[in-house]
Amino acid sequence: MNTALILAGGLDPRFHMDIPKQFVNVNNKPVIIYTLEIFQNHPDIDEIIVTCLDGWQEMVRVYGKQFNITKLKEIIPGGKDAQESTYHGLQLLKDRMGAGDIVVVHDAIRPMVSEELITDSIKVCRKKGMGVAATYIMDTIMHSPDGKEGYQSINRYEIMKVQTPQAFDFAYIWEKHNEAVGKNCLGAWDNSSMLTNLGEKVSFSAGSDLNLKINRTEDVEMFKALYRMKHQEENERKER
Ligand SMILES: C[C@](O)(CO)[C@H](O)COP(=O)(O)O
Repeated sequence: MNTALILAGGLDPRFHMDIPKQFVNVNNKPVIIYTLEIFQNHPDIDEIIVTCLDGWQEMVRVYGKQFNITKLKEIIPGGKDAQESTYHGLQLLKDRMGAGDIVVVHDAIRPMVSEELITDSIKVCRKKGMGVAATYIMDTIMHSPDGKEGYQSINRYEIMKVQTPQAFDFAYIWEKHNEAVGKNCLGAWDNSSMLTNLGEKVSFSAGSDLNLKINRTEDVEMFKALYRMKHQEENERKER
């Protein structure tokens, strides 16, 4: 069984619109639905669980129905951060999933994720127990605690940009979440960070710069442009 766990529990202070970023409408469809459609259409995904911001569950349910997200099985409350939201999802799944089952964690605000990235994270997970999407960095990276002055350039050839999807063997990630709770190692902003906080190594799968994360208001415009480009290419391919 492969379950997609979509994290939609966050309220981001960097996003200056009156609607949380995961629920913003683009062409009469909320961002989260674009993301859910990709998992709905993926042949290796059996079901979808959403961890959701308080007060928005009904909206996800209604739009899920309208856009025929038939794999959407549960909408549950999110937590304070990605670690806690994931834990809520794993608690729901613990009685029916175990070793060999895969949970694919993904941010609701990454609506440009491709079928290929999901496939690769599952493939690497089957081999190594986890497949965490990551990609290389092309820019210069500097250490700067205040964002005003930089004082150390970091070797970008030793750094990876981590994204979602992040696929994990269920038994492994359930054990690690419980270990983190036992050690009071809480508050990680994603599962890969929780694992490295516990001293674990993270296995990477394919990532992409097109796998946009909507954080700032201008990222919505970027999403519109990328989405238009993707569909234009698909239509051109169909016409050939
Ligand atoms: C999980 C993640 O997408 C990896 O890059 C990222 O940490 C999510 O960050 P956000 O600030 O919760 O959007």
